[in-house]
Amino acid sequence: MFKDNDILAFTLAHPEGAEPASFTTAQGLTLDIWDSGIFCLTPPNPGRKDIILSCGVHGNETAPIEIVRDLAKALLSGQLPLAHRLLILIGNPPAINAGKRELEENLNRLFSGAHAKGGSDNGERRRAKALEEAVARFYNARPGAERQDALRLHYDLHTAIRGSRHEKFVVYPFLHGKPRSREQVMFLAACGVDTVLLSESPTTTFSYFSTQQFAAHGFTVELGKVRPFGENDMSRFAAAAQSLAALVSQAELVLPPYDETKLNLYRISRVINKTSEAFRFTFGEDVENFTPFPQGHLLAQDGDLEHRVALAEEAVIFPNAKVAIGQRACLLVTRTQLD
Ligand SMILES: O=C(O)CCC(=O)N[C@@H](CCC(=O)O)C(=O)O
Ligand SMILES: [Zn+2]
Repeated sequence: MFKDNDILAFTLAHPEGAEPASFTTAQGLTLDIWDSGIFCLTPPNPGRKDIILSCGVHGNETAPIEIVRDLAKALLSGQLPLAHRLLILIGNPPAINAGKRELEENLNRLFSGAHAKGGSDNGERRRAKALEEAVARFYNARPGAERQDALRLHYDLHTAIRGSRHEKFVVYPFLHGKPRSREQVMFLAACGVDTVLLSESPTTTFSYFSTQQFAAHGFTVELGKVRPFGENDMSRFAAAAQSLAALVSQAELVLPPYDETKLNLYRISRVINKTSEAFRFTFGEDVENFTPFPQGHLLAQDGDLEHRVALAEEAVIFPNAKVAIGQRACLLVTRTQLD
């Protein structure tokens, strides 16, 4: 295998193309390296879950990368058993090496084929295609009959640029009317996530791709705030790390019954896109995610276009005036219940 079972060090040493290779551990776990940062782990008798854990889709979101690295170390060293097939994806290795969110384009806006539309070819576009292919290869690897019974999961782990009134939250992609999974919400609660944003429209994010194309339970999981390597307080991620370890190592998890009183549920009421270089928010960089504003409040100015709160109250998520023109600059959310 490789030094210290460290998939991150290996990935960052081979950021753009690793030779496919296969190893088997003393415990009989097979590790297949499909490409740089793409690791498929298969136990001798896989359970019913096909689990994808992705991290580093944004290169400066380091805490999830460390969580996944440590989980892989525990599995490959035999310290933790693996009960299910597991695909680990370290999203954007060149951006991680550069300590940047992205090099040329936001990788998390290039899925569901967006990598092939408009724009010129670049590393992020090639990577989105490679990640899509890895997801398809992983989920389609089970034989037909078995495939129907498999439970497909994809947790795309991130950290947010701004502070947040709810530190840990998920974006639950649009399911086109299919019911949301209360069991999944309770698993996420075990990870320390008490806040769920229900998306109500298609997007080009990684979690929407797996949800839409492969009927996976997929989520963008925001675990805290962006910090450089070495500056994360890993105690803040302990519940998430432990719950993910339990998920991959136990045949079935015992979760508490669904309890909405312990959750903050929001629906995404509006997506604000940046249409010009004149785009400005009316509030400062210290305004946290989930800060609410009253009806009529002017949130942003985009040239002649004004963005005001339309509902009685809406809160801002991921406000970022520095995104490229045409990209999402902010989400607005409002309280809701699970449908
Ligand atoms: O803090 C921010 O501004 C961005 C944090 C982040 O990377 N969030 C994801 C959310 C993806 C989704 O909507 O499912 C992103 O913007 O890609
Ligand atoms: Zn991110």
